[in-house]
Amino acid sequence: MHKKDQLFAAPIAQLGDFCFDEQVAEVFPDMIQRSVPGYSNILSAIGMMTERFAQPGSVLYDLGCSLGAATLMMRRHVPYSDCQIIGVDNSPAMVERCRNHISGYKSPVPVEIRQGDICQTEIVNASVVVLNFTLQFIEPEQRLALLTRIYQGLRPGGLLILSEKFRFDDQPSSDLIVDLHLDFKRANGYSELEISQKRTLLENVLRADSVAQHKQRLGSAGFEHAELWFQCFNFGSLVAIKSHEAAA
Ligand SMILES: C[S@@+](CC[C@H](N)C(=O)[O-])C[C@H]1O[C@@H](n2cnc3c(N)ncnc32)[C@H](O)[C@@H]1O
Ligand SMILES: O=C(O)C(=O)C[C@]1(C(=O)O)C=C[C@@H](O)C=C1
Repeated sequence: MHKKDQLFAAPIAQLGDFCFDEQVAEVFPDMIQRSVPGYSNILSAIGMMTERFAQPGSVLYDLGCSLGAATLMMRRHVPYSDCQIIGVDNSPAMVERCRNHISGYKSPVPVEIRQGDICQTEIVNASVVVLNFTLQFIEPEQRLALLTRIYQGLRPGGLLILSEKFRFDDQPSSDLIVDLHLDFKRANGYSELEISQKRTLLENVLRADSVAQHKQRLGSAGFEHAELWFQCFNFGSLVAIKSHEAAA
């Protein structure tokens, strides 16, 4: 059983910025499951896409790996034991727990969990790269450079899976979709206070883009193909493919 997220259940006097500290790491599996509609479906599909896109002798990256949910899914589904998986996160609390968690599962595929900034991580010889709800926490001015480095580090035929919270430009549609997400949180047992305190905490740190912005940026980064493959309310996931004809 995962520990229940009750971090924002009591009134907090000074609401600063949300961060991935020890307290968050401790309740993270429960928090993300109860906050992100479709999270489990997205993880399952990461496994399915790993099976199709992993190339022999290549590297699979999980950027912003938190506790390694996507890392473990990739490891379970990667069909070649000469592949390597690299997970990266800049939160020491997440990295420590992630390493412990992963060491509990046996597999011939080596996994390395690095503590570091994904904007500084070298991406080389990659066949699959996962950004599962991580790009939204990167400074907007740094996002294109990161995606460009991912494109350049992918082999031809390689895949990026980009899952994000989305923003919508059309106000009435946005109001409805955001409200449906709040209903999802309420149905998962979050109180109005928990919801509003977390929203304030995330205000300056989670800056969501629209689906159109994501597609445009992926194109600017070099990806020849990009499409939304999943959406539930204001959360979803895109695939971006580097063409087989692209230069290695
Ligand atoms: C919402 S969580 C990701 C969830 C995870 N990918 C999963 O599928 O369970 C975002 C993660 O990104 C990490 N992160 C944010 N900015 C980062 C950066 N610049 N470099 C590395 N990790 C970062 C946070 O520490 C956090 O663990
Ligand atoms: O928008 C919200 O309410 C969220 O809680 C989203 C979100 C995310 O998308 O990463 C924010 C922080 C936590 O990592 C879990 C979920």
